[in-house]
Formats: sequence, C-alpha cells, structure tokens
Amino acid sequence: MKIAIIYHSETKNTEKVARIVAKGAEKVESIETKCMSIDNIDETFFEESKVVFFGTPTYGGSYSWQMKKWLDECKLKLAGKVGCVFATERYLGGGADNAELALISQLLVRGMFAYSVGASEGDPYTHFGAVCINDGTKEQKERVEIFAERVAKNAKKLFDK
Ligand SMILES: Cc1cc2nc3c(=O)[nH]c(=O)nc-3n(C[C@H](O)[C@H](O)[C@H](O)COP(=O)(O)O)c2cc1C
Repeated sequence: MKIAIIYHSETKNTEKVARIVAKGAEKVESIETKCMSIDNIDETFFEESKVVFFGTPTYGGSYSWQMKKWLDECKLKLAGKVGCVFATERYLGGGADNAELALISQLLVRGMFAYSVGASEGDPYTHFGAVCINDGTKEQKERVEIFAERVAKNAKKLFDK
C-alpha cells in the first residue's frame, strides 16, 4: 500500500520531519512511501496512494501560504483518500495545532477522510497530527515516527481487505 508524504519546506525542518514520517510508516509491512515537496510531485505515486500526509511550517499561527496555494490549485483527486497532517513551528505555542486544524479543514473540503489516531492508542497522543519545534527534539521525533506507524497500521486494516 502506498502512502504519499507531501510537504512545503523553506529551511528544511518540515522536510526532515517528512522523512521521519516515511521511516515510521515503513515500519509497517508492505507500506511504500514517497516524500514529495509541493514543487516536485510524482502524480502517479500520488494517485496510487491511499493515504496522504501533508506537512507544513507554521506561518502566522496557521499553515503556510505556499501549501494553501498548492492545495487551492491542486487538480489531483484527493477525495476518498485518508488525509493526515504534521506541522513544524519555531516556538512552543507558535500555532502549529491551529496550522494543522486549518489544513485539515481544507482536506475535508476536498473530500478526504481526516485521520490523526488522536488519543485512541494512548500515549503519545497526536490530537490533530504530529508537531515538531524546528525539526524536532528527540522526543518529538519519536512521536512523529509512532504517529506515522500507527496511521500506516490502521490504514492497512482499512484498505487491505
Ligand atoms: C513567514 C513566517 C511566519 C512564521 N510564523 C510562525 C509562527 O506563527 N509561529 C511559529 O512558531 N513559527 C513561525 N515561523 C517559523 C517556522 O514555522 C519554523 O521555522 C518552521 O519550522 C520552518 O519550516 P521549514 O524549515 O520547513 O521551512 C514562521 C516562519 C516564517 C518564514
């Protein structure tokens, strides 16, 4: 099962977190991932993906305008896929949670099934998605990996019948 990881990143924090998402998801057997910057999308891989992670830096307490522009102009079919999010921020309380919720709103509008595992599997809780300050402390990186692994495991249950 394929999982696409799409991110916007200017100074590589979000890109580095995207690679941790890939590592976590690939812990689940038969999961294939691809990290793609919004500037360089493999459309075939995207179309074949059941799950799409979207990663964004926090800009002004929301998601980046570049990610918004990409989504607004995106002609790819998002509907019917599971959509998950992660965000980086510079400061604790810098608005990454809000960036994730705003991003999730857009995914819902496009007909995606928004998913975050949430608190359903205990600690670590990922209420709206994974969050890292810059490219993440050791603990934050571990949480990203667990988040992605849990998403992949549950998506497999959903799609691999
Ligand atoms: C225009 C702009 C606005 C930003 N606004 C916030 C903010 O509201 N809160 C915050 O914590 N960090 C803010 N930052 C910092 C970035 O979210 C943070 O450095 C992020 O990890 C950058 O991701 P990147 O390296 O993938 O580009 C802002 C950065 C820029 C360039």
